[in-house]
Amino acid sequence: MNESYRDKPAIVLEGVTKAFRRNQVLAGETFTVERGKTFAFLGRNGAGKTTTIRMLLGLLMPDSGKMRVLDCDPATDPIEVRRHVGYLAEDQQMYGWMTVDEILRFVAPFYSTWDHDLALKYVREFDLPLNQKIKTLSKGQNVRLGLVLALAHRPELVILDDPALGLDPVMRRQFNRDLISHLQGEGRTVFYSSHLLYEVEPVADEVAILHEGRILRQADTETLRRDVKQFVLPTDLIPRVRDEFALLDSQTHREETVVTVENAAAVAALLQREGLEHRVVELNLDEIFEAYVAGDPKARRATTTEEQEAVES
Ligand SMILES: Nc1ncnc2c1ncn2[C@@H]1O[C@H](COP(=O)(O)OP(=O)(O)OP(=O)(O)O)[C@@H](O)[C@H]1O
Repeated sequence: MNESYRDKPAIVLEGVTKAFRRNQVLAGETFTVERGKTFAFLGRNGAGKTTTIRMLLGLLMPDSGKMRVLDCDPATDPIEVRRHVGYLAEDQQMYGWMTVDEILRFVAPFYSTWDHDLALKYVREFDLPLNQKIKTLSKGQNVRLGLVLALAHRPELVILDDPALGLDPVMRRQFNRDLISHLQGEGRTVFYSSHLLYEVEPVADEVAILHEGRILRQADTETLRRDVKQFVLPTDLIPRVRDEFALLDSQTHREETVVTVENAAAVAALLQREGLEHRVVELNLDEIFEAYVAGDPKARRATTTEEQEAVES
């Protein structure tokens, strides 16, 4: 791997498509992960997160589009990519009959950069019993062991595929704390896939939302909070201002309509300028995620038409 990759983003995807028979899973997926950032990759179940990760690791070929991982093409250079990437799969299966110590020694020779002292340090910090068989570990211990295996070769990039799936809320928070203390500040890039925004929020520098094969939005969490808000307006005002909304959702409840927009500052300025009656509702990150992925755009358009008809009649 050429050293020049250090000046480049850790991951670049441009217009990636992938279909399984007639199921078009990715339809022009485009995003960039800058080096040293923790990037939350969000999507509902079945959105195509694991499919994307398998392509990043060179385990699956895209139908079209461009991919660079640490400035390598994973489709043509998968071994080089995997050498520099730590990967924790969702529901990782490991050899249950091995002890923790045995699996560390088994995995070590695959990586020239394996740091056994670092592995043992993580084992101590994560409270893992070295001489216990993997099949007797709890789910939480299993995930933490997976993290040790993903980190002990000091990878440039760590890819986590829904790692906290199946853990209880306390264990999930513990896992995130472990992640923060061991990865952030070391300048590593973390690609953290999840379907729970609140779970990744404390660790994420940036969030990307995958829906219907495309990235709907990539932004830092502060920007998302600032841009995406709800406004409650008298329904009969909607036709006057509708064209100014970057609309994510709209719900009419008789005289009142609740709109969720992604240009909150502009909408607030407009409503104030025109002196129009309204209320602003701040959204938490889960509500913001839901606004992007829960509503069907066609349904949203239909709702708007219904509003129009209601207003015009
Ligand atoms: N090898 C495959 N053959 C056929 N279809 C597949 C294959 N792999 C994935 N799919 C389909 O692609 C879609 C996306 O699956 P994927 O596992 O990437 O989603 P995901 O976002 O990771 O979901 P989850 O959060 O549930 O893990 C699903 O409809 C799935 O059935």
